[in-house]
Amino acid sequence: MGERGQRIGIMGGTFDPIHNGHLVAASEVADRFGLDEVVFVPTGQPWQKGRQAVTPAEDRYLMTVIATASNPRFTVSRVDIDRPGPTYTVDTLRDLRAVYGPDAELFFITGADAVEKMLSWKDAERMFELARFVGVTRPGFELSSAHLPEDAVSLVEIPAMAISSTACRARVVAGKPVWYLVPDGVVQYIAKRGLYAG
Ligand SMILES: Nc1ncnc2c1ncn2[C@@H]1O[C@H](COP(=O)(O)OP(=O)(O)OP(=O)(O)O)[C@@H](O)[C@H]1O
Ligand SMILES: O=C(O)c1ccc[n+]([C@@H]2O[C@H](COP(=O)([O-])O)[C@@H](O)[C@H]2O)c1
Repeated sequence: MGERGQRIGIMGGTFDPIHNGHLVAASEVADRFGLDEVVFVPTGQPWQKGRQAVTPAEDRYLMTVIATASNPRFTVSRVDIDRPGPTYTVDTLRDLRAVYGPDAELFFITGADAVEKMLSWKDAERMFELARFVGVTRPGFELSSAHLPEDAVSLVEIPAMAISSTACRARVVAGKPVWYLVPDGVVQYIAKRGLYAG
C-alpha cells in the first residue's frame, strides 16, 4: 500500500484447454499497457458456452498453472472456480478488486468474439465501471466496439493465432497432435489425464 496502484491484467476464460492464442493475447496486452501482472482466471461454470459439460475445473486450473508457470508476470486465480454457480465477470472483478486493493488499475482482456457478446453479460453496465476492457483481434471475428459504451473498451491488434480450444479438443479426439498449439506441459497433461480422448 502507499505505492502507485499496480496495473493488473485479467485474462478470463474457460481454458478447456488453454492454448497459445490465450498466452499471446495476454503477453501482447501486458506489453502494450505496461501491466505489472496478468492474472489468468479459469471460469467456474461458463453459462454462455453452448455445450453441456466442460472439463472439471481442477483440470482446467492445473493446465492454466502449467501454461503460465514460466512467465514471472503471469499468475492464476481460483476466484471463479471457487465461487459456486455460474461465472459472471462482474463477480470476478469485485473479487479481484478485493485482492489487489483500491489503487490497482484492472484491465480485463478478451478476444473479438467475446467483445461481440459483452452487452449480454450480467450487469454489463456495472461491469464496465469496475475495470477497463481490452479487446484483441482474433482470426474469424470482427473486432469492433461500436455497440458498446464509449471508451469502455480499448482495441488492440495482436499477431493472428488461428487456434481455438474447440479445435484442440477435436484434434485430440481425432488422434491428431496439439504440439505447438498448446504449451508442451499442457500436451503432456492432456495425455496423462486422458482428456478429450472421447
Ligand atoms: N486465438 C485467439 N486469439 C485471441 N483471443 C482468443 C483466442 N482464443 C481465445 N481467445 C480469447 O480468450 C478468452 C477465453 O477464451 P476461451 O477459453 O473460451 O477459448 P476458445 O478457444 O474461444 O474456446 P472454445 O473453442 O472452447 O469456445 C476469450 O476472451 C477469447 O475471446
Ligand atoms: O459476466 C458474464 O455474464 C459473462 C458471460 C460470458 C463470458 N464471461 C467471461 O468472459 C471470459 C471468456 O469467456 P469464454 O466463455 O469465452 O471462455 C470468461 O472470463 C467468462 O467468465 C462473462
